[in-house]
Amino acid sequence: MKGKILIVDDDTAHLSMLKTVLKGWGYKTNEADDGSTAISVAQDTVFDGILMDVKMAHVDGIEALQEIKKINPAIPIIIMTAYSSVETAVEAMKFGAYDYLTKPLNFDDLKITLERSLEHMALSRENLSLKERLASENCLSNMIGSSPAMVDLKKMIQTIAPSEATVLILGESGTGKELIARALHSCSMRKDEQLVTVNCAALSEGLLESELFGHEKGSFTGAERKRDGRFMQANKGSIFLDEIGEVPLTMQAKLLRAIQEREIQRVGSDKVLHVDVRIIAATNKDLLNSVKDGSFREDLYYRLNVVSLSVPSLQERREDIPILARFFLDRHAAGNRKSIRNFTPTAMNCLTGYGWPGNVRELENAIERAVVLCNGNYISERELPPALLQDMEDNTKASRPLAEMAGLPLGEIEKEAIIQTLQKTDGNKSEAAKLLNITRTTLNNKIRKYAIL
Ligand SMILES: Nc1ncnc2c1ncn2[C@@H]1O[C@H](COP(=O)(O)OP(=O)(O)OP(=O)(O)O)[C@@H](O)[C@H]1O
Repeated sequence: MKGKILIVDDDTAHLSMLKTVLKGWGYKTNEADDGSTAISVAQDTVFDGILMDVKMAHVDGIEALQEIKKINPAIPIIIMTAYSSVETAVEAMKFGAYDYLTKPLNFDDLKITLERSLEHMALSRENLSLKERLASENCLSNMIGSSPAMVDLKKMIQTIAPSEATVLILGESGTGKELIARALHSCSMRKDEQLVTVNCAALSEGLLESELFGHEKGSFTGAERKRDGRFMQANKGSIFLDEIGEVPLTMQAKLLRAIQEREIQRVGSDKVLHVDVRIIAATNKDLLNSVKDGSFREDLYYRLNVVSLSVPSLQERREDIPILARFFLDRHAAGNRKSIRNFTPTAMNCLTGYGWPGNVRELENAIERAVVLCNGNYISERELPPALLQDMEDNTKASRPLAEMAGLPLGEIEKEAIIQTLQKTDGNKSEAAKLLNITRTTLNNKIRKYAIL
């Protein structure tokens, strides 16, 4: 099927002739014998194009064209007009007709014009979807990472951002949770409104309530005038509740009401205010554990956890270290007006070999420092924080040379890797598991299997 065309003509013989011709060319058709029928059919059915007579008894073609364009501005409408009334055709073009054909119709012209109009429509659609894709890619453009975990995360952000769902972002400190909250907001329908951020850990219990919900004048010492809270400031936009796991229990009930009912009350006021906000929260805590030990309300946890996004630690996506490093090098070199080209291979080895317990934030800080210290064209290991260099030296010292390992059974190599990693972490299994990119349970199983320790 080439496309679905609505034919509008009050001359029934002409209408049925056009229907036969178009069907013969592979089009699907619907018919209307006056302008008002055409408008109501176009309201209910999606067409790829419309072929419309101008002179009709009730609502004429020009009027119908204007109404249909209001319903679907992109639809190509081809006007059919008598040779004697070309001015009408010009008028139709002014109102957005795609083209006009004079009657009696020349079928070759009709065929070509129809095909061209449909191609035009397909191109506009493609253009629109490209624009939409570009816009959503743009809002993710400062989120660097091409590891499978980051690719999945970005896809998930694109999928859930346009919804109104509450999102809970989970991940270690410095993994980019705030960056993700920003991407969620800027890929959403609310992007033109504000994204208001609240760091729930930074405020005392008393201050947090007034910060979130606002206060009335005189409601507490120091409240000299009435003030809107962050929820009200975020009205129509989004609110990002960072470190949600730190909200004290007494505040959690009020927060639950705000999230569940979108209702808030200023401190010192009985008036219930309604807010329209998208909620994004983040934590580096294991909230389920907090639920179990009674420090976090279960109902609030489930309200927040409508969609959750787990952000991998940098250790879990080591392959992203070189591009992140390059990205931060460019950013900070530009900021410091330096023309540093790259890292020396040893410096890059240091970067990729380090554990980055502080995740992307630690990496960015290390590179910013190196940029400031660097006087040449390349950042060397000397400009990197001493911990990285120490780490590399320890590794080199402790390591059994690769040549010695060649030819050993894989199990032996694995055992050696575990022993060396445990030495490096002073026997700390959680840290060793992280470095080895396995879970603590898997590490324990392997320790038992190889009778290590
Ligand atoms: N994928 C990434 N691409 C580029 N920059 C990143 C990425 N992830 C994190 N960053 C940068 O690292 C720094 C820390 O990120 P962010 O503040 O979002 O982390 P966080 O998880 O919210 O940390 P915390 O839990 O401590 O609040 C920021 O400067 C951020 O721009």
